[in-house]
Amino acid sequence: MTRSELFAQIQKKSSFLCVGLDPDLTKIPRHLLKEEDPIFSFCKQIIEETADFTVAYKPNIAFFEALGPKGWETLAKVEELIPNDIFTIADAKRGDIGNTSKLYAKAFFETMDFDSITVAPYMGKDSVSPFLEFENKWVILLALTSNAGSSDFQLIQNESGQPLYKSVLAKSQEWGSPENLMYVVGATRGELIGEVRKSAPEHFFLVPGVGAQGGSLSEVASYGMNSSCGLLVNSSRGIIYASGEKDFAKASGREAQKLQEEMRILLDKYL
Ligand SMILES: O=c1ccn([C@@H]2O[C@H](COP(=O)(O)O)[C@@H](O)[C@H]2O)c(=O)[nH]1
Repeated sequence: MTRSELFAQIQKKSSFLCVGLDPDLTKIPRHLLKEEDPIFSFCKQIIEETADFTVAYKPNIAFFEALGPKGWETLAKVEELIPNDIFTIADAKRGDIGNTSKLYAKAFFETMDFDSITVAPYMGKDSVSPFLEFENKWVILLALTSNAGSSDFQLIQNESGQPLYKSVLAKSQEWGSPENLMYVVGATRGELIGEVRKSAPEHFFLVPGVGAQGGSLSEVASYGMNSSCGLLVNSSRGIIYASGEKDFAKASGREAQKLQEEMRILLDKYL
């Protein structure tokens, strides 16, 4: 999916929501455990009830690969089920020496058909570039993450006082463009989201951390929105575990709709 196609979907649905698919066998409703593939049934029903309100789905690969070979089959089935006009993100946080990254990219962009993959920047250009060589596919580079430990490295300043996350933003813009490179920026980082926006004015940000991690959607929009929206705001647990009962899918749809309605107001305000 291209950047202009993504923006067109955002405008059509008045939404910049990304629904995170983090399906955990210990958390999904009990009645699903009787099914042949409980995780698939869970994701399928969540997708059916949330698709009208979201422009992206982000399966977190850990929740599938923890189940072994069957988990990979389930992931492929879930990816195929997602409507073509909805952006797909493999949240895999990959990155290795060049020939290995090339095969990670092949796995997620060719063997499976994800639009994008999250990548760690730590190993530098030759670890990221292989992902950028695929047409109409995206790298979503970890920049300023939502977790407490993000301060351990990402905020360390160099001799000029520039924090590491800003060095990542500056250097990586030499490798990719706003047409194939996005950044992960945590919703929990408050006004630092504005600092990231100053360093990357055109790029889309994938913003996890609203809902269960307590980030504020209105704060994210006020610091992060640009003239093409430039935001995909993710909520995983807040949507998919809105109810642990038989009504779980309907409840997830209601939570997604609530966020979409807030997003409509924010798009009207800032675009
Ligand atoms: O900085 C980051 C990067 C990735 N994540 C992932 O996003 C979701 C958030 O889930 P919630 O349940 O909405 O908190 C999850 O898959 C994380 O691995 C992140 O939280 N922060």
